[in-house]
Amino acid sequence: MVIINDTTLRDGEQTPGVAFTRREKVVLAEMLFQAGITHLEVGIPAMGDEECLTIAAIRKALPEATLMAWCRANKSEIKRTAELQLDWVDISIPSSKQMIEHKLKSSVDKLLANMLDCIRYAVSLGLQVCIGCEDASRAELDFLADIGALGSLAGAQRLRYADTLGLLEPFMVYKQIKQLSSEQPLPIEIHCHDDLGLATANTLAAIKAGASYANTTAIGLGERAGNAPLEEVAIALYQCYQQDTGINLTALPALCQAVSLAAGRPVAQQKSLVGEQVFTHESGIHVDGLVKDVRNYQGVDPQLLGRSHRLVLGKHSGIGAVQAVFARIGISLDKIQTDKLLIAVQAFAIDRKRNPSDIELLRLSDQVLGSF
Ligand SMILES: CC(=O)SCCNC(=O)CCNC(=O)[C@H](O)C(C)(C)COP(=O)(O)OP(=O)(O)OC[C@H]1O[C@@H](n2cnc3c(N)ncnc32)[C@H](O)[C@@H]1OP(=O)(O)O
Ligand SMILES: O=C(O)CCC(=O)C(=O)O
Repeated sequence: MVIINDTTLRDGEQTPGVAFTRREKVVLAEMLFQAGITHLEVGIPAMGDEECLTIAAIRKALPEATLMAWCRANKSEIKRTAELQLDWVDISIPSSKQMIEHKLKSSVDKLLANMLDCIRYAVSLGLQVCIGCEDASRAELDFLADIGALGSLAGAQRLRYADTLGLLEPFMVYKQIKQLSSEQPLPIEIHCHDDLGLATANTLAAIKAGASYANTTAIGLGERAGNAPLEEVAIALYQCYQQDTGINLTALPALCQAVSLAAGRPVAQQKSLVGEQVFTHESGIHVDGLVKDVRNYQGVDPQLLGRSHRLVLGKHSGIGAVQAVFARIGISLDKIQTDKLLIAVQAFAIDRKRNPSDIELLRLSDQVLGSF
């Protein structure tokens, strides 16, 4: 079973302009945990005292959760993580030539020596270690395998493969993760960014290839285009691969709403699974099909998320939709009445560029058919 290690509270908060308060982070951590997401990356001790107090508050609120902090390959940051009584530290090391030479301005030998030193130190403090291979998608695979093999000997227990810049597509991810799984001993955690809109697909491909942990963020918050959205990965794993992640899927809409509010990032109406409109149907042929048998036009069952289908009337409505929607608000229509109201609701939608509400439908029926 794949374990979701959600990073809404770390990479999610790296969304430009997003700054959760301590209280928001604790409440969101509690909501994530209650939804069954028990592995959480909660912050970056290097950010300072306020971040550490927040991490400590999360630890106190969730003694049962498996909590991770993100650290550079830096002993004082690792020490702080241990003092905060977290379970895991992600020791991040740039793994591409580009970043080793032009960001860290280090040599491979120095990088590896420091990494091993930091891993041993973290283990000596009682931490479990995930090696965060930043920019893994631009690294040599042999080098990543060396990192995994050496890191494992030093006591690391997981290797994070980060597509830091969101460069990959699913077939390449599958190939890379399959090969990396066979060439080094550590379980792999996949961390995908959505720059090409492929983060969920890439996460699934990695899991298919053998990754046993996946990073997500609610509503896909995170650097630039964000990370793989928690709700998409959880539902896709359930629906496409029949994998139970232990997540209570019906808790996801409220969780996403809470994250959206705290982040100040509204969820787009058409955001898959949790957008307000994604189970709303206007087109005549779809509504007719749904009314006859919901399976005609249902890909994802909205009940999975505790949601339901909604039928509305507009420019694209047909006779069946008009009859079904008016029946729902207690008005049964004959053929002539239906034809008249169809013209009226189409004109309303074109004029106002929206669907009429139930009250407006009642008014329209009064205007077109006269009061009952
Ligand atoms: C891909 C990712 O998402 S990685 C996570 C990124 N997240 C963040 O940056 C958010 C939090 N960051 C911060 O609060 C700050 O950047 C801090 C506290 C971590 C560091 O702040 P500062 O000390 O002011 O350093 P600054 O941010 O300017 O530069 C980063 C330094 O870390 C170094 N660094 C970067 N990655 C690593 C690493 N994995 N291991 C060790 N050092 C690293 C850089 O080379 C640079 O060092 P230099 O100044 O000697 O060249
Ligand atoms: O270093 C890591 O653990 C991965 C960091 C990250 O968020 C990324 O590379 O996108």
